[in-house]
Amino acid sequence: MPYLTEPEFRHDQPRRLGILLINLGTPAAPTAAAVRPYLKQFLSDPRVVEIPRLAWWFILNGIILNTRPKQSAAKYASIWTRDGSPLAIYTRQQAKLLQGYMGDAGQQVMVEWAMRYGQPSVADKLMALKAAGCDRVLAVPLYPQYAASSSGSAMDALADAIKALRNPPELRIVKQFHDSPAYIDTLARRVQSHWAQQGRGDHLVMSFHGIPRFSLDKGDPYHCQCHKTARLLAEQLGLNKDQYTVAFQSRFGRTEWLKPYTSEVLQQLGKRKTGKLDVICPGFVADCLETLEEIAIEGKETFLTAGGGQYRYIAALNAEPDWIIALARILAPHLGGWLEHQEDQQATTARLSLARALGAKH
Ligand SMILES: C=CC1=C(C)c2cc3[nH]c(cc4nc(cc5[nH]c(cc1n2)c(C)c5CCC(=O)O)C(CCC(=O)O)=C4C)c(C)c3C=C
Ligand SMILES: [Fe+2]
Ligand SMILES: [Fe+2]
Repeated sequence: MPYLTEPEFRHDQPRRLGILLINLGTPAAPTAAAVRPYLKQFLSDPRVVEIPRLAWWFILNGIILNTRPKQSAAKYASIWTRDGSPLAIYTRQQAKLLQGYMGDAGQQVMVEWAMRYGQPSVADKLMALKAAGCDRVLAVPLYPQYAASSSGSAMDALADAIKALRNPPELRIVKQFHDSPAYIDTLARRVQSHWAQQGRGDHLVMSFHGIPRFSLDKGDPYHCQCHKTARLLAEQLGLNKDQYTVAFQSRFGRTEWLKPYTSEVLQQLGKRKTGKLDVICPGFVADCLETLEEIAIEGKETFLTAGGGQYRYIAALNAEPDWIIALARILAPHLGGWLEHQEDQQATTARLSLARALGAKH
């Protein structure tokens, strides 16, 4: 592989620490023309679709890319905002707020964001961090639960970006935070404040993005991690097993995916005449197509049509300040030893304020 022309670390430049938030990616516009290349890149990733390459090439290019872009674009259009795709907006805001939260230490730390598919790419942002003098980078795939198809694929993108550099920064990756107390606390506070405003619901559905069932059989920890997040959240909320249901959404293709399927659970709860139903998606830290369209819009219709009472989707953590503080607490343990690099006086002050910021309690 040819080496890219890369900016070199300069002696007159302060050494900084980079934090790179990575999310999945989203099309540039809610049109079939923009959705097509996005889906092509996404669905060509062997981490995402694990069937023999040649057969898949024909299915993808012959069928899927001729039908799905138009259908998906219509769904994207229903959630698109004046500022663009919600997933990109929230991810950008999260990076900006985390940078702001660093305060004085911000001069030593640079927070950036990237997308696994589409723009801005992981390779471009890793290069930007290097150009800014970051000789250490902590990468954070923004998926609480590790799945090979999401976090594993973000790791691939980082590895590819490193592969193209002659002198890359040191790299650490936050693999998962599904059971981090900071994460669980923030989710629990979100449900409690929803209850405080709208009254306690009769049942809580925790809906996670699905993956093919065979991934679980092959050892993917995702399913177990989703159940652990759900159990910890339920414990924190004081819910017993009859008061909540874990379900999996966004099934793709004809193979079996993790069960129970969210749509079937919502239908059953509707048929059972559930009064107030709360729905949360603890596998997404930012609202996106899968939460806003599939859960908040389609899910509501499924539940109400089946006979349910009130349907209340609880928004993702998005760019709320308490989530940004929780994120800093999640990252802090991964920086061990790294802040010691800086030797001059100014850097020491920065290190102290960074440590204080990262260790802050809310
Ligand atoms: C939460 C983590 C995610 C996992 C695990 C995941 C696995 C996975 N996804 C697909 C197929 C699609 N997913 C799509 C959208 C989408 N997926 C995630 C997250 C995970 N996916 C997010 C955050 C989003 C939303 C993106 C946005 O722009 O808002 C889509 C695209 C939309 C569509 O056409 O339906 C597809 C396709 C597979 C096959 C898979 C695991 C094998
Ligand atoms: Fe997905
Ligand atoms: Fe979906």
